[in-house]
Amino acid sequence: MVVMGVDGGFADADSADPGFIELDRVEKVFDVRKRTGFLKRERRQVRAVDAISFSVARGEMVGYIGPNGAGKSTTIKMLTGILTPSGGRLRVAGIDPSRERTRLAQRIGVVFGQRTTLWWDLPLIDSYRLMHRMYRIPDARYRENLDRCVELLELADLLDVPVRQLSLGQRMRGDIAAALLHDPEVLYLDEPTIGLDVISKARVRGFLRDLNAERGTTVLLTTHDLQDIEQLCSRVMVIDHGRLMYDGPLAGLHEAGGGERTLVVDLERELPPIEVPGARVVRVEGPRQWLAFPAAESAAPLVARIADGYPLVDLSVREPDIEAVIAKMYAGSAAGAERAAS
Ligand SMILES: Nc1ncnc2c1ncn2[C@@H]1O[C@H](COP(=O)(O)OP(=O)(O)OP(=O)(O)O)[C@@H](O)[C@H]1O
Repeated sequence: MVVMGVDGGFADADSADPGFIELDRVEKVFDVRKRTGFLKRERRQVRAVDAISFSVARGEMVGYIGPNGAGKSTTIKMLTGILTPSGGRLRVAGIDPSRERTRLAQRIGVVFGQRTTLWWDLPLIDSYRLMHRMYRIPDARYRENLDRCVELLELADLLDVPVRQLSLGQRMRGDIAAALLHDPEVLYLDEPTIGLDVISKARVRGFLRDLNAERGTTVLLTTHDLQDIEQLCSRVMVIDHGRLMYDGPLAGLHEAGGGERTLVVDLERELPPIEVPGARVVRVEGPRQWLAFPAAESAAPLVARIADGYPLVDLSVREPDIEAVIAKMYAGSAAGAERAAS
């Protein structure tokens, strides 16, 4: 398995509860039948999740990212017990999700950004009342959680509005509250900010950050919006073609993706491109020059060399654009998969 991981794919070894979510070589293979002609069907297997192992400690907030069709939703569905793995071992809070789905449901919350768990034609508060009964939430706990969510997610004016009349951002806040009424220890979020405007995104992110900090809720976040990850998660896992490509801090992605950083140098005057070992000039504009150097290397020796030989006025270091790094990583893995297939 290609894991460009930083810490071997396992979370915080010092934590008291390192394996709150634990996957050991988990696989999911789908049998797909495709019509290939009149009365002719071809059977094919899709390996949506391919021997994935990782461990999430209680209270961690982890991003789970990858391109379309990478296997993210399939993983989440196995973690909730909706799908049964084809192989490997999976536990959430010590529970095998597909065997004890109902027991696990009491301990997890799920938000799918593209679908709602709320009753479309009913006022928002009625969905919550139904969940109160369905999850058999003790009255005092329900009231406390509802009050807290209504306050922090600013739902007070929306409780009597039918769900179908809510805007996307309002509905998303309503869905997040619904997932939290029974006090879950784990929250799976699948695209929680999709389609939201900047203000709604900030509100949802702020709420999730506080929830994690104050209640210690473990959060697994799937998103295509890298700002969600940058603002919320100290750890990120990248999946592609069902395989775990990276597991570690967000900052480490730069190195794993083979990225480069940029040194922006202001000289006293316009000069020919700087010649210095370990970096190359990629752009020149008047007295300003941009030099690319490997992301994994320190900028200090490079700066010293430039300061030695050139009339330096100012400089700054720019991190690689995380989206570009990830795009490069996906492209690399797609090329690898094509080579393996040929
Ligand atoms: N029920 C199913 N039957 C057959 N194939 C499936 C099924 N569910 C998913 N797949 C296939 O498994 C692979 C992984 O899909 P999955 O939905 O997990 O990806 P994803 O990373 O969540 O993608 P997206 O970002 O587009 O939601 C895809 O090739 C998909 O077509």
